[in-house]
Amino acid sequence: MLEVKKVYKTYPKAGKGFRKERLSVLADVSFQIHAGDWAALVGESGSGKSTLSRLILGLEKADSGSLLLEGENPAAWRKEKRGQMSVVFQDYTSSANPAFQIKDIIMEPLKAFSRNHPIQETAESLMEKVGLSKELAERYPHELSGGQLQRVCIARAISTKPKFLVLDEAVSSLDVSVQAQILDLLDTLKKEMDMTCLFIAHDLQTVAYLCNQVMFLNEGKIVEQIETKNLANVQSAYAKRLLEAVVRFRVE
Ligand SMILES: Nc1ncnc2c1ncn2[C@@H]1O[C@H](COP(=O)(O)OP(=O)(O)OP(=O)(O)O)[C@@H](O)[C@H]1O
Repeated sequence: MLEVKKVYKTYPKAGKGFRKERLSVLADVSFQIHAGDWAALVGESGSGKSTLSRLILGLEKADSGSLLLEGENPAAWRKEKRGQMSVVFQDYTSSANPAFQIKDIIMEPLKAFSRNHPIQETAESLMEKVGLSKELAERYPHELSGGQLQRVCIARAISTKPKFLVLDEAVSSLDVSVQAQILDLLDTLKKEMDMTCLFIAHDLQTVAYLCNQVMFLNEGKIVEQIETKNLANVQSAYAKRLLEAVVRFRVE
């Protein structure tokens, strides 16, 4: 489904000067995600996760290397297969237009793509799918809790029945108990819908629950890629450190 090969990405370093230096953010990043996989990309803040997700979403270009979605560059793939890729971001507040009612936020992508696809789903059926009461349909974003609003963003993301879903720190800013509820919802959707997913997070614990493989990104490099069932056998010092943090947390 997704093949990332030898990707490098730099940004100009801040500051003045004639010969501006560049900051290396991704260096020689390669991995594959197969159709049906739920793959986790785990790394600390600043490791390059969001940069990589922008490249995968086709919002930015790599300096070198290739990113292919079903053999095509991501921007072309998205254009051709409108609605087949969806993303849920960490910041649910700015992801939802404050002037729109919840039902309109959820239906935004379907309306945008309705020239090609007749609309069969309704806001209410999507709300039901993500565990939201239909009484919230005519409310505005500021009238919902963080967990409810992230459910709205998930309903919007799945409305077009995407083939490829990117969850970019999608539960990171929620309370732990709400995180657990959203992970349960994603688990249900995973079983019901035929989707490939890239779940980006800084926290191994949240993604390991849902994903069948984990990639560890450290300082712009994938230091290890392993099936979740083999997590106990990670080899790299970085992955061991993240894993130990989870194990310690469970024991304490
Ligand atoms: N547009 C940009 N211009 C310059 N530098 C950038 C740009 N985007 C990201 N960076 C830098 O690239 C590095 C990686 O940032 P990125 O946001 O990809 O990391 P991250 O792993 O997603 O971190 P976080 O979890 O904190 O969001 C950081 O040092 C950041 O300052």
